[in-house]
Amino acid sequence: MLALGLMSGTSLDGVDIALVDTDGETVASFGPAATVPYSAEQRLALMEILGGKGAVEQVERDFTLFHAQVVRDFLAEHGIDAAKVGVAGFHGHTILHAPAERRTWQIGDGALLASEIGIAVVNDFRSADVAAGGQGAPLVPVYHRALAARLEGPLAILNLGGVGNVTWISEDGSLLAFDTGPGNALLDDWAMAHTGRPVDVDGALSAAGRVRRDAVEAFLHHTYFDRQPPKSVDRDEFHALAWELVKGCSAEDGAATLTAFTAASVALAAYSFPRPVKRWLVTGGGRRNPEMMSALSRGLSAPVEPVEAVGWNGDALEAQAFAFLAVRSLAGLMLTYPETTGVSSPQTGGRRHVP
Ligand SMILES: Nc1ncnc2c1ncn2[C@@H]1O[C@H](COP(=O)(O)OP(=O)(O)OP(=O)(O)O)[C@@H](O)[C@H]1O
Ligand SMILES: CC(=O)N[C@H]1[C@@H]2OC[C@@H](O2)[C@@H](O)[C@@H]1O[C@H](C)C(=O)O
Repeated sequence: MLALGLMSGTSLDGVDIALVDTDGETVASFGPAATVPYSAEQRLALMEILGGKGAVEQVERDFTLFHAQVVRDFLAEHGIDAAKVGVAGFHGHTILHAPAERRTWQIGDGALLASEIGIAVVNDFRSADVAAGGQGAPLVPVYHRALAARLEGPLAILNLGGVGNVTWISEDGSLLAFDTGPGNALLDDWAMAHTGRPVDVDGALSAAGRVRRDAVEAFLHHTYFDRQPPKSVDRDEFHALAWELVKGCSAEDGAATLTAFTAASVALAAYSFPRPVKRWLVTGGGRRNPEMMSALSRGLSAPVEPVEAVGWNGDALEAQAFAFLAVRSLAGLMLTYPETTGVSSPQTGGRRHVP
């Protein structure tokens, strides 16, 4: 089936869209993919409702209509007939994630999107898992496993978006997945405050700074790092501690130290793996930051490469995953497992909306 995936990630950079041909078990082929960036106003509107506060309904409607436009433009640009697309997997945007309280909230009106684009939509991928006692995240591991089927394990696939998450895949395809800690969100917010741009582009700011090693050590005392995986976090979980630790740093030293926080938390994550990996494949925007990639390489004991090394597209991977998960949802296949979200038994998930 031809399936579209739509992802609005925690880094708040925009909507990722991708087309894949899949049966929900394997991927027959990858179609085109794109990222449509948010304007500063859209980013701000989303930031203002993080935590579930403020004008959620209005922002959700605008957000859904923006996704509809993204889909229409994408299909038009690539000459794809909507009637040929079987389903659109619509992640929405996480505005609250508190699995311990059995709450996770992704905004996005599935029924409205389906009627706007004339394609069946699957959304609300995380609720069933959280209701069953799981973390509701990460969800991409089943897609990682499908992609990695022919690669030699054990290997780790690390996604560095706003938050970091890793999928460990053994030689026989068994999984362990969890959020490692911060991805780029701390660095993005620091860069915004000090440079007016929400990204430390190519790690330039970090490259000019010095890492405060004492701060990195203190950062790793956050209680999240004591928890056994599977585990997941909300975007802003580490902000209070991080800001306390880099208080008084120059823009450059702060950026270098925040980059080191992410790399150190990934290195710590490797200690939770059942067996060491042969390689690390990095996806998500963090792989574009050379300072982040060098810090990872220094801290990890296996080679670190972007996923492009094995022919995948690290900008499209999450959107592709939600296309894949939507097809799995329609087919009644499992989306989450005890090893990926800590849920007590494998779970289906997603909610279907017909146009
Ligand atoms: N050239 C670059 N230099 C440095 N950082 C970059 C560059 N390009 C992208 N990034 C980082 O990647 C981030 C976007 O990554 P990505 O799109 O994978 O996140 P996301 O999907 O929104 O998040 P999540 O995976 O947590 O849901 C940006 O916010 C920025 O921090
Ligand atoms: C609750 C939530 O939206 N979590 C995101 C976030 O961004 C990265 C990491 O934290 C991951 O757990 C998840 O996204 C990916 C797509 C996932 O579920 O696999």
